[in-house]
Amino acid sequence: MEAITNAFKKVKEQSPLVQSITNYVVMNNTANALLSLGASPIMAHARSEMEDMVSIISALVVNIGTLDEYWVESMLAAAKKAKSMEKPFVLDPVGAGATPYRNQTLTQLIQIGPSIIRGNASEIMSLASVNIQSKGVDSSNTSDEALDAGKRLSNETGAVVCISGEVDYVILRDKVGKIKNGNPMMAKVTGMGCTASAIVGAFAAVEKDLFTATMAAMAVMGVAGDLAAEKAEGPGTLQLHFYDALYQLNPEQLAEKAIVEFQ
Ligand SMILES: Nc1ncnc2c1ncn2[C@@H]1O[C@H](COP(=O)(O)OP(=O)(O)OP(=O)(O)O)[C@@H](O)[C@H]1O
Ligand SMILES: Cc1ncsc1CCO
Ligand SMILES: [Mg+2]
Repeated sequence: MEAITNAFKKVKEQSPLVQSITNYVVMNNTANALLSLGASPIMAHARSEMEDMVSIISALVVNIGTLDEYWVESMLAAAKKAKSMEKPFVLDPVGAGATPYRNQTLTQLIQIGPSIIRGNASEIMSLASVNIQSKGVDSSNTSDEALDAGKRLSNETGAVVCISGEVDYVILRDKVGKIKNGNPMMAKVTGMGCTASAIVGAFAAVEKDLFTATMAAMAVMGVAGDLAAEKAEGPGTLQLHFYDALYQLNPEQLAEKAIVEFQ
């Protein structure tokens, strides 16, 4: 828990610049969440500026939610540059398994070597080649069902794998952490998962131990979700209260409220 709160303090102190190549649906939510956390967002996807942009950021988050051929070129270029500069590269495999184009793109991105992969259970199962019935961007599986797939994916890629859902799992090879915070209403706000991936990027920017960084990011997400749900009347106000909770959260409150276990 001390490692988690230390990582949280470092995000606040350093305010890392996080680049997201993300989808049209969530750009605004994601940028606001990073600001509320105390990090600094930049959304950028022009092919001509990818190498220059990656040179000045502290972490890259690639989210394939509304991918197209032009964007994919930029995603691949940015990911390669981040790897060459040893900067954290977080992959959010939105809609993995929904179409062959998404799967081909994800294969290319995974070959470059993401540092962290954060997805919902169905997405992680699809990446680990479990034959699932994909329902687009929403999960049709539980995190528990995806745990073995997550371990396999981490072993195959060397990446930290995070499976989000009712329970969040963070996996690095055989090491498994579990976060039990959060509220079911979070799945009724579009892009909460994309926000989680961006926050993972902010933590990876300041914390070299990427397992700890991912645990801390998901604990912050979950605790902010819990606090927001206490005040919300539905998904609309949940989203607003979520930003406020992120903004107001302090390390002591995080330590008190986070429900973290190791398997
Ligand atoms: N039933 C639940 N109980 C508690 N927390 C939840 C629940 N469902 C989702 N969450 C939390 O919501 C956040 C987003 O996770 P989710 O698995 O819904 O992502 P996602 O499916 O990728 O979302 P999106 O594609 O809309 O961005 C995580 O922090 C997760 O812990
Ligand atoms: C709804 C939706 N469609 C493509 S990306 C996205 C945001 C949640 O993943
Ligand atoms: Mg998602």
